[in-house]
Amino acid sequence: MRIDVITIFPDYLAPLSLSLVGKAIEAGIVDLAVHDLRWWTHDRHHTTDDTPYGGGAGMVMKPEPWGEAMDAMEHLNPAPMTVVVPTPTGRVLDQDLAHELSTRERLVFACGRYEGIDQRVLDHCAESYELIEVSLGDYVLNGGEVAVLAITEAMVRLIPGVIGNPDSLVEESHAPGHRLLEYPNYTKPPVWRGRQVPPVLLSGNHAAIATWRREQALERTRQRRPDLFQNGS
Ligand SMILES: NC(=O)c1ccno1
Repeated sequence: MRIDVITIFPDYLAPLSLSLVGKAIEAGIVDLAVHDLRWWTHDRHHTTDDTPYGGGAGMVMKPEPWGEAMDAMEHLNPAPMTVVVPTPTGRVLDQDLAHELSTRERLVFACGRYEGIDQRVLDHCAESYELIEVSLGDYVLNGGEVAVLAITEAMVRLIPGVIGNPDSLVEESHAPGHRLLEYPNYTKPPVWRGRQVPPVLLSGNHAAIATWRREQALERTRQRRPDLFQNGS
């Protein structure tokens, strides 16, 4: 998978070179490039925003730099582009969307700032490429960079070959066909500050362990996320 990120704060994306995503890059599973939107400005101040038509507080990102940046992305790599725009007005990220994104050949993340990107840029991207607007949830960030970190980690880990043991993807919270929150996990020591590991987990009885884990997942989901439970989990 090829990932391009366009932002006015390239340093924000430095964590993508660490840990899981960093290992996927080292393994050649992911090819990542971060671009500074200001490379496509032509004034001495490298202006990327202006006041909103119709008035109102804040500034809007100008369409010209974005248009030139998207043109450059097209010429940079022949793979069909899926443009992902993190925005509070987008489709809320869930495991299904993470899976969808993990199947794409190339993602181009457009990180908005201020009040967002001129709508004509989004309209252009929707007509010229695949456009997916994504929200992390019902709250507002100052820009798309943090969302790109979260979206990238959520979907790169689903790409075959990235996670060492793919079985660990099967029973985790929100896994396809699972739709339940994961059961509680324990490791050594068997007693810690007077708290014992549930004896069933030390029993070696795999059927009983599986039953206990299913019951824990059901109860945890019922208590914490009844909305998931009602969706036929
Ligand atoms: N809620 C979000 O994902 C978001 C993205 C940019 N600002 O807020």
